[in-house]
Amino acid sequence: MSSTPKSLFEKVWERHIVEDESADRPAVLYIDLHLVHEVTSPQAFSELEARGLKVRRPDRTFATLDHSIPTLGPDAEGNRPYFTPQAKAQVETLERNTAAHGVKLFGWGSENRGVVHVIGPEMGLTQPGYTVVCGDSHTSTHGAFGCIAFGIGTSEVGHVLATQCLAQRKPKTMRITVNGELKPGVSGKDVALAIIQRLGFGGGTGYALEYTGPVIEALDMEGRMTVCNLSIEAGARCGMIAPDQKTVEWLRGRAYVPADYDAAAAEWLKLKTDDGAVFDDEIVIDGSVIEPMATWGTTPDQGGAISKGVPVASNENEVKALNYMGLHGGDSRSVAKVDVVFIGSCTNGRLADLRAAADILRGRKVAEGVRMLVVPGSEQVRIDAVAEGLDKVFTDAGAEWRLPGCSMCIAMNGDFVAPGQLAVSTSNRNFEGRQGPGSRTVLASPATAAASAIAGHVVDPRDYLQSA
Ligand SMILES: CC(C)[C@H](C(=O)O)[C@@H](O)C(=O)O
Ligand code: SF4
Repeated sequence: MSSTPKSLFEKVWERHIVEDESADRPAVLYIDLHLVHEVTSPQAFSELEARGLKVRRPDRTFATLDHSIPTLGPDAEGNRPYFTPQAKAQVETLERNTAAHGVKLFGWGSENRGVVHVIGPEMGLTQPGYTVVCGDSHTSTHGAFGCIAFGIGTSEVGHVLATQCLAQRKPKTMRITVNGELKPGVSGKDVALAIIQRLGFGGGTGYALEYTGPVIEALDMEGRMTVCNLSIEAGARCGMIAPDQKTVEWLRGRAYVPADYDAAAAEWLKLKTDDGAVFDDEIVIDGSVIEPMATWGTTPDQGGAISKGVPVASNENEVKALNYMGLHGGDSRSVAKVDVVFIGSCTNGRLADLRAAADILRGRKVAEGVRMLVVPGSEQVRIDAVAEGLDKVFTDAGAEWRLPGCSMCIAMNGDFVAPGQLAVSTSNRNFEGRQGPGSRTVLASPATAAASAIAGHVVDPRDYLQSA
């Protein structure tokens, strides 16, 4: 008696159904982990209070401060340099709401504060087979651990706070297989940008993605998180990767993992797509031809290999994007001057990312006129980086070393790119004005960002590799 082969997504989905989907009603899903930050939670808590409801599972709800917080420390009187009164109010509101509802907040003073998608995995809150939600689109990051993880809106944050459940229609499934072996100097970020370029902006809409194949298996957990993080930039709700021995070893010993770790791990390792499982769509990519990538436009799919230069626009959208970016089709990527380099975010703000950047910067200087900001994704990343002396590598090179937060990825906290300036950023969004009004963003890997900081223009990092 053989049962129908199932995908990883279907297996995790089915385990969490509280009520089945029908023609006129979405499924009701149980949520294992609800992560909360200061920007998308205030109205949800107000709604809860207006209805006299409690947080259903405070033990499954964890909060942090990341988006609106300054990355510069407090002054002599202990005052934090909030960018706006609203930013300060958001922080204070979350402090109040979490205290009132018995929700754990990794706030100021916590050694675990950081960007929400960095700290979940780091503390082992994120575990294989979980459903993970957060009022934040890059929740897809947690899919790297074999979770169904996706962003929700503020009203849904309220639903989950009140019920620990969420009404959801089952998405279609797409398998993305990345075959072959990556060339030296090519990272998870380059793979992600290559996948998005292939899918196109919105090409993943309505799908849950599963990434698989030898290239994905060979990536470290940080690289896998980077790939899953960018799923949303192709329009997909979530992206996931089957847990393997690397996942198990990465999570071992982390604060919130089950006490009987080996028993849990044995269950996690069973979570994989069965042979013969059917997907609504399949894409196969040759990983061995992927080169260091950089975007040239104003959506994350408008990118390409750095060595290929700026493409000639083939439609109105591309003409508009190149104009905004101040780039010209046919030019080498080295023509445009870089003003700012940002290393950080939930895409590339982990220790492995900082190491990759530091390996290139060690003993070198950031080019004259370039401002470089390095922002660890979490307190733990910051502490580990300092212990390894990475902060010193950055500051010796002339970069600024800051406290953890979303920082220049979203520019709502005082860290931003000035109008008209061009930034090479390790984050995930390059929309017009994303890093500040009039700012222009080139998305790339930490190695590319670091090499570009030294060169003063976008370069292929392979020319800058040095053995540490
Ligand atoms: C502020 C938040 C709602 C937003 C998101 O959902 O992604 C932010 O994290 C972003 O990256 O744009
Ligand atoms: S680092 Fe950027 S992408 Fe990630 S959660 Fe913060 S603002 Fe969003």
